Amino acid sequence: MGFNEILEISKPRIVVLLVITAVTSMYAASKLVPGAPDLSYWSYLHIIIAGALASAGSSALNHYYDKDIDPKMTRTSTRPIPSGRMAASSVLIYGVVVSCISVIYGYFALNAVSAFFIAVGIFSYVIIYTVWLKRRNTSNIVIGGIAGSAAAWAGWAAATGSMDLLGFLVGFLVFVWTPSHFWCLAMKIKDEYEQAQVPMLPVVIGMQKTSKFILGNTLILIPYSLILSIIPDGMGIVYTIIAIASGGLMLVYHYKLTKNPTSDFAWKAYKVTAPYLTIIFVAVALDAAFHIPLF
Ligand code: HEM
Ligand SMILES: CC(C)=CCC/C(C)=C/CC/C(C)=C/COP(=O)(O)OP(=O)(O)O
Repeated sequence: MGFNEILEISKPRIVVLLVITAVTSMYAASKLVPGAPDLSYWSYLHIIIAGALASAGSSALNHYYDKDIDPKMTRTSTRPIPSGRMAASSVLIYGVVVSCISVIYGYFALNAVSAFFIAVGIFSYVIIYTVWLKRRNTSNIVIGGIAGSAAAWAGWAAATGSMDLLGFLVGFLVFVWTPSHFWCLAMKIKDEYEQAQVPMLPVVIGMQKTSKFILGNTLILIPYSLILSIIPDGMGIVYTIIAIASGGLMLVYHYKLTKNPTSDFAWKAYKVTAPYLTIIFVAVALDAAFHIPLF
């Protein structure tokens, strides 16, 4: 067991994007919410530490719980537990300790509301998604997607000590984005989920219908992202232009996927989803910095 294994069970690429959603939400809240205090660099360091630990800890617990099905899928069979590079008990202890530290750290370094959303993220990813829904229900990633919103909500609350409509809607972007993100990947590795008997959407309804669900979800995501522009005291021109442009690009890929519902094209449709979410949350922060009201 070395640093590489610890990094691997922490799912670093997911940590990075989750922390981006938390930091950009925190910054936006500090600029857009009346009365929100100006934040020190320490505040941003605290949300980065708390968010990274929470994401890493919950991802490790996901590795631990999935130690029986990961060996059955090519993509996950070389992971630290299936490959014998880490003992399952070590991963469990790391996951529990780091997850607990993240919530305690968030409580004392940030505030109780932010720590609450960090705990919501861990609970919804580990218990609601990984333990309860993933192997049982095709809506697993839809309901489990709430985990992803928790990081942005934790960031918003870290700046304001509370939650408001705009903050909730910003974080909810991740929930609405998740099906478009994951169902593309699930199309790419459908056979592996079938082999592991995990009822992901394409295993249950096939590739063509799943591609239509992805397009449908993205057609919900784009108008939803623009709700943030039309609510009172919402996002301004900078965010709106970026949201339309980035949403339009992702829509092209997801429309093309319905015409070519193959594993190969599904990979391309999947690879645009993380950049989209990155761009949309950077747009939230840019809009807060250079706010030009839409109305
Ligand atoms: C229930 C919700 C989600 C599911 C089921 C899911 C599933 C996955 C899976 C299976 C992968 C491939 C990982 C690998 O093979 O290494 C992946 C990649 C990724 N996920 Fe998600 N994900 C979810 C939510 C999120 C959230 C909330 C974020 C961040 C806000 C996120 C960010 C990423 C990133 C950055 C990658 C790597 C993308 C790339 O390589 O281009 N995911 N996701
Ligand atoms: C605030 C906070 C801690 C939020 C946590 C949010 C979080 C870590 C979401 C990640 C969701 C995700 C990548 C699920 C994939 O699990 P999987 O089991 O489907 O993926 P796998 O098959 O690659 O293991």
